[in-house]
Amino acid sequence: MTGFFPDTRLRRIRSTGWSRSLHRETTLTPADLIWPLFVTEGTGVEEPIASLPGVSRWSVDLIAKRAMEAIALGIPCIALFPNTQADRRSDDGAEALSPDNLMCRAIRAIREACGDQIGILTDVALDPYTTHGQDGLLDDAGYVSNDATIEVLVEQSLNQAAAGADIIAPSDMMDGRVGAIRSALEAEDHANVQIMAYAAKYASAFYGPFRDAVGSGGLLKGDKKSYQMDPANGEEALREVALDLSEGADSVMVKPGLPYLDIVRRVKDRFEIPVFAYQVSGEYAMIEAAAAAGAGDRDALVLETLMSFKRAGCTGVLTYHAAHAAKLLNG
Ligand SMILES: NCC(=O)CCC(=O)O
Ligand SMILES: [Mg+2]
Repeated sequence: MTGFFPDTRLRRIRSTGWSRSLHRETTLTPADLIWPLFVTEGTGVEEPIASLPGVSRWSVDLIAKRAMEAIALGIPCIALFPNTQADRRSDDGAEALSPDNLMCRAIRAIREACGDQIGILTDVALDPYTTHGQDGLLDDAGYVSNDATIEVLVEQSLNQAAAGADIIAPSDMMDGRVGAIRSALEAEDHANVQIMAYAAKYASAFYGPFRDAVGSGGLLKGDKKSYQMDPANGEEALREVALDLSEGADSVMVKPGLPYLDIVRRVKDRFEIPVFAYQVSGEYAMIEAAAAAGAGDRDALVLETLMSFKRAGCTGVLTYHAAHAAKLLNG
């Protein structure tokens, strides 16, 4: 309990910089960040993404350089997303299972350049590989088939683990995929490969620029509401997390980030496990647009937003601002 004014003046501890430092409840460091990176074909290629100002797709050789940059900045983990060439996309997303796909080549190049100095998190879902832009296989009625999709996701996970992925991150929201992937990893000698489950991934309007980045935006027909969660639901997120943990998830993710910090807090309080949030592409674009319009100072907006994730209970944050934020934090 606090006392009463004037004996208690909360402004006393705010009155100087050193005192504010001393009383700060939450810290934000580069070690809290995971940097999502987009991979594309070619050599020496950097392709800026118009809807994500300041973010580019990189060819495999340059992705390894980004990973080295992350290490130098103190960022412990990167997340990879491929922009699969149009002629390698198909209805069944079979390119996801090729040991020489863009994702696997990027994993190997980073491993070769960086050894185990950085964690490589890989996205498991079919949307960067399908001609219809959905995360799984469609049945005859156009419904994303749960159990048939899981079989492919298991193979996709094993393919990434064999290439050297450290954290498998299923983003598809099929029921039961975490358990199936965990069993397969155990059986195939990948006992130390982690699973970060996109446990509470919402059917959000904030994913637009990401779909441009992986080239699925123009392909997607309809929406993803039959597998991603309804933004109105919180209790259901707790059930999703409970299931993924029971199936062997090492950590869970809430996505998007800022509009769902209440979910982060509820998950953290209920389960006391590592919780990550994904500050998604539309959130990034919103901050950039606000700063460009003069509505706020870019650096301050970035750091305040990321601190709020930590305060809400996040273990770490996936953010396209990771490198910039780390530079600011490193002074
Ligand atoms: N599976 C990864 C994503 O869907 C990312 C979404 C975004 O950044 O908008
Ligand atoms: Mg689930």
